[in-house]
Amino acid sequence: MSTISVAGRYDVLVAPGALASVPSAVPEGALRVLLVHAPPLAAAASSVADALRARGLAVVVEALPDAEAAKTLGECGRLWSVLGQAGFTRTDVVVALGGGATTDLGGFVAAGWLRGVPVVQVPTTLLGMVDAAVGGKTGINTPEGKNLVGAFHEPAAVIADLSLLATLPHADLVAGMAEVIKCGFIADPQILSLVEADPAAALDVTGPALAELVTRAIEVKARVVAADLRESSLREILNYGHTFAHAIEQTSGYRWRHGDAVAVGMVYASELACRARLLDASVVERTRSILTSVGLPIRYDGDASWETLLQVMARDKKTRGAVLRFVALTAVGSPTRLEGPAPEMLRAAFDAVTVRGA
Ligand SMILES: NC(=O)c1ccc[n+]([C@@H]2O[C@H](COP(=O)([O-])OP(=O)(O)OC[C@H]3O[C@@H](n4cnc5c(N)ncnc54)[C@H](O)[C@@H]3O)[C@@H](O)[C@H]2O)c1
Ligand SMILES: O=C(O)C(=O)C[C@@H](O)[C@H](O)[C@H](O)COP(=O)(O)O
Ligand SMILES: [Zn+2]
Repeated sequence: MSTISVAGRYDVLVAPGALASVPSAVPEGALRVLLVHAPPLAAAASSVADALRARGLAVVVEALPDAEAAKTLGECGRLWSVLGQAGFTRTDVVVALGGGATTDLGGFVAAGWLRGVPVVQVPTTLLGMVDAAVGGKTGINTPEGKNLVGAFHEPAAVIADLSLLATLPHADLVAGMAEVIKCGFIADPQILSLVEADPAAALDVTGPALAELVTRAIEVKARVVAADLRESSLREILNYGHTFAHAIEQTSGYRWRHGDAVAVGMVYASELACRARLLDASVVERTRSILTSVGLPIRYDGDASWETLLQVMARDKKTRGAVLRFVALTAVGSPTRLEGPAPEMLRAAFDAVTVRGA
């Protein structure tokens, strides 16, 4: 079990069985709780709701559409109506139980209601535990792109129950490992060593290696968001690999998992940094090798043209005016920014990550 404090503002509890701590994480003064959950978490939601009711809270339980289908303006509007009908006040609370899509949507609903009510994040995927539920980025997608509407709204608490990973489909577990490995490349090389030493152990949801990786990745994220909640500069490093990744996801109609797209996005970013003479080719090869070792993709084999992907990348939040900006590495654990790379360089890195070029 570990508890990671985010600058003393809230705690992230990581432990098998941590779900039992949800009622005590609901801030004092609450009378009502909206519990939103991903479809596979219905049974867990029901037992959390019972425990909250046993504490005297009135609980409204709402199942969400699955995965990215939850991150829509329509779903936000529906839930804001639920809150209005049930008379939720500023001391009442939203609890989000599910993967990153659920915690992003639940957090945004809480951020918008009465201009901000507390949210308790209860991530149930690896990706949600190590990344999405921590740090206060919340949001939804619009037809023009991923996470284009959102708010910074820190949780009151994050409760990560490792035993919930037992039912997570293997492909979703692997996708979550992309964000763990991202933390290794940007800040904690020991994460890379742990994965490389035994990739199968890293993916064993009952083993000590995964528990250590979860804690280490959360520690990286906690350090960064404690220093720069609103992404004025340092926080951008958590976006490593995401410029290309978000373009892949959106142009595929979200058929690509976020973590899979981030894996290919990190290969793209490393190829770009190598061409810009920032990064040694050995780190590009290490990127491909560690991602492959856990079953993550390293190639883009989708249908979108380079021109379309480039257009979507221009709407990335790191873009300033017409200047595309990427998080790039100069070495493992040493992130920097690559601003306005030449069009030929952008294209050459794309060729290197396509089935044709890789
Ligand atoms: N806010 C942030 O800082 C941040 C960080 C990283 C990712 N994200 C967002 O998170 C999302 C991706 O999150 P994700 O990978 O968790 O995907 P997800 O939320 O879509 O969950 C993946 C699948 O696993 C299912 N699931 C969840 N928990 C389960 C469990 N315990 N057992 C069985 N099935 C379970 C879900 O229903 C879904 O089908 C993306 O929208 C991404 O943009 C946000
Ligand atoms: O917390 C952050 O900051 C991140 O960038 C973490 C990313 O893993 C995450 O996918 C995030 O939602 C991307 O943010 P966005 O601002 O590019 O939408
Ligand atoms: Zn991400």
